[in-house]
Amino acid sequence: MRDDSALGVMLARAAGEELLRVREVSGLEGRALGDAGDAAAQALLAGLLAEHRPGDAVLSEEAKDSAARLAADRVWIIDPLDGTREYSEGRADWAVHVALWEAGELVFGAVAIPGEDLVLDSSSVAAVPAGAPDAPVRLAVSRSRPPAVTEPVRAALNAELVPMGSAGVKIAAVVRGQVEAYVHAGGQYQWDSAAPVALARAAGLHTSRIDGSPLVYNGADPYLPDLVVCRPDLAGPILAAVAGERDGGTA
Ligand SMILES: Nc1ncnc2c1ncn2[C@@H]1O[C@H](COP(=O)(O)O)[C@@H](OP(=O)(O)O)[C@H]1O
Ligand SMILES: [Mg+2]
Repeated sequence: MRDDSALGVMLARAAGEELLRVREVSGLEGRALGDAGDAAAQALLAGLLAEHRPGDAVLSEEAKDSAARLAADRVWIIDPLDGTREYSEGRADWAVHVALWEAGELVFGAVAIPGEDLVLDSSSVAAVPAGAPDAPVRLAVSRSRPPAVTEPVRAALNAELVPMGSAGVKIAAVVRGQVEAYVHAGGQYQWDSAAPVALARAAGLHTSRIDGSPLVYNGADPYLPDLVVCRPDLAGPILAAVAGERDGGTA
C-alpha cells in the first residue's frame, strides 16, 4: 500500500475492529479488558507498520519510546486505544489514533470511533462550517478528569459542558459539529492528540496549547499536557479566559 493516507485509514479501522472483537470474545471486563485491548491493538498496529512501512519510526502509547525517532524523517504517532476506561466500561466514546509526522509537521491523522463504525481522516474530512455568532456554545470536557480551566472557559462562553471519554472522540466531536470546543489541561501525551489534531487542522479548526503557542509533535518529551481545539472564532475568547484565570493565580 503506497499511499500513506490509505494506509493510515486502514490501520485505524483494523485496530478498531480488533478492539471490538476483543471486547466481544475475551470474556474479560474492567481493567483486564482495557489491558487486553491496549495490547491487541498495539500488536496489530505494530505488525502492520512493520510490514508496510519498515523504514519509519513509531511513537506509541503502548510501546517503549526510542530516541531513534528524533532523527527520523517520518514518525507514526499512534494511540492504539484512546479512552481505555470507556472501552472497558462497554461505552462507545473511545478511539484509535493514527498520525504521521514528517519533517517537522503532522501530515496525516485518522481517528477511528469503532463504536460508531466511523473513521475520520485528514485527507477526506470536510471543513467545519462557521457557526452563527450568537449560537449556544457546547464545550467537550473529560468525563473522568475535567481540568481546572473548564470552569473559567465555560463561564466566559456561557457554554454547556458535554462530558465525553477520549481526546480523539472529543476533538472529532468538534470536527463533526457536535460541540464547538474542547479544552484540556493538566496532563496528556503526544499520542493522545496527534491524530485528532491533524484531523482538526484539516477541517479548518483552531488547534494550540492553552497559552496559544503551537502544539509541537515528535518532541523529545512525549508529554504534551494541554490543548485547545475549537471553531476559529472561539479561540480568542477561550485563550483570554485561560490567561485571565492564570493571572488570577488559581489555575
Ligand atoms: N491528567 C492527565 N494525565 C495524563 N493523561 C491524561 C490526563 N487526562 C487525560 N489523559 C489522557 O488523555 C486521554 C483522554 O482522556 P479523557 O478521556 O479523560 O479526556 C486518555 O488517554 P488513554 O485512554 O489513551 O490513556 C487519558 O489517559
Ligand atoms: Mg490516549
